[in-house]
Amino acid sequence: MAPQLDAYFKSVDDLSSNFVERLSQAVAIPSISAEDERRPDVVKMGHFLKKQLEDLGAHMEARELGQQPHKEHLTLPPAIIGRYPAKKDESKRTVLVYGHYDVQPANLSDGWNTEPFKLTVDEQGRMYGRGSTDDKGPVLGWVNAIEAHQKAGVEFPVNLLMCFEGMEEYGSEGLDDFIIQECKPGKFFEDADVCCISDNYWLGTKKPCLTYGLRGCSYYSIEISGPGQDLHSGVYGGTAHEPMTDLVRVMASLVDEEGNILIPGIKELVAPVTEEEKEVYKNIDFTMDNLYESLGSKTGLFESKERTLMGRWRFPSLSLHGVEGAFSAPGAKTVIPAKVTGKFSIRTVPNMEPADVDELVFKYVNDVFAKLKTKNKLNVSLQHAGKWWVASPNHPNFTAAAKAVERVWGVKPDLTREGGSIPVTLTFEQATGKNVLLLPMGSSTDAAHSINEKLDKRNYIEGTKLLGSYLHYIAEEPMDQ
Ligand SMILES: NCC(=O)N[C@@H](Cc1c[nH]cn1)C(=O)O
Ligand SMILES: [Zn+2]
Ligand SMILES: [Zn+2]
Repeated sequence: MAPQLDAYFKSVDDLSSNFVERLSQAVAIPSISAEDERRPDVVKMGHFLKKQLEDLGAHMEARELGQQPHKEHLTLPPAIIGRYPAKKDESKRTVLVYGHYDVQPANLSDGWNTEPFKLTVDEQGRMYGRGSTDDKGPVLGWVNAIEAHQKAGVEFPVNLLMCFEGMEEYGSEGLDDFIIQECKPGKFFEDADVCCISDNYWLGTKKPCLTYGLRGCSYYSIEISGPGQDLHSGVYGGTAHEPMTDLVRVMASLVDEEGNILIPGIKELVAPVTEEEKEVYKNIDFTMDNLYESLGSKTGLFESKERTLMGRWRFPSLSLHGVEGAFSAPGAKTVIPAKVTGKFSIRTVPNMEPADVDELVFKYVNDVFAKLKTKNKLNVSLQHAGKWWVASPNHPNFTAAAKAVERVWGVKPDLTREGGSIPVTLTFEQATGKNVLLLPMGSSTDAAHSINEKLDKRNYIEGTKLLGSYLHYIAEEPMDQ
């Protein structure tokens, strides 16, 4: 395998400026799944990806997923699925890869130093742009790997099945049923031997990792309304129950300043931490400085790395995200908003069942609201939920990936869990019955979901080598599981 990989690596290096250009074209399409008016751009991005792969000879299909639940006027962006080589080679293993081509919202006015939808590369090779690390860079890594094999004249080692979606940042609407259907006998994904997802990050900036766990995410809205329209606070302040005042109290009652979730019963749903498990956190290559570097400040909740890692991977957390309908522009408008909707989410961990979490949340929010004795109206609802996932890293899928990491980066990877959520991971595991590996490309300082999101050029290029060499190692790894 060594000479083939050397030729492949040289090809990746030779094509590196084409790969940056490919990422630049992708970042220029503002495929924001959460903004209704950007839906045509999400669809455009899906077709861009399809065309890139068709140009390399892959068989590609854009599968419609129907209308968006709760927003039936919107058509969901298609699942872009494909197979490379176009005709299955029965003598080779089949690897199913997943990624997403939608991105989080971004505006220059949010505080970006550069235009978010223009890939801007600085002198250190940091490539800034929305979606660069989450998840356009990793998705294009698979495309690049195909191209580099072709240009190097190196035989592609596996059958690659691809599934790319355009709604991941909005709860993967419509995808679960699609995956379940397509994993059935005779369908597109039926013959997957293993699955691989590149959509998370290293713990720090130096050491690669392989990831075997994710937290789930249950996302809620609290709508409070009262007056028939927005009001003048000079005329009506002191005369009416104000929705914003009620909402602030309800939201403040959800979590304390130490990160403790204040909803009774939530803690009891969490699997107890074992003594054996505590050892795992000690051996992870992670420091508090890694945290401070990625936070951009020293505002961590805990002093120790072990407790910090557990806070991210092992325990639930509750975050307050924003308030729709509240006055948020600069200036000093003296308005009483008539209807406000607070948004928060709970990252869930084993053994929290989403339905149990919902029940506790709804009861608590209703109880807190009742105690306010306000005449306003409350409506608390779940926007979307995805379950946590924890798998065994003792599988040939992980062994092959570890060999690829050592070959490309010259170090053994850490085995990590992740605080974020990729709900379809569990769906792929259950629907295929196969092992799922998370193989990250970007690092802890990439600022996914934040301002100034970036992917280091080194991670993109070496990451492309990693994805390609993982396919070579998985092709050869003994596997009877
Ligand atoms: N790179 C994975 C990621 O960012 N996932 C999102 C998924 C999500 C959950 N609810 C809305 N989006 C995450 O926030 O973890
Ligand atoms: Zn992502
Ligand atoms: Zn994301």
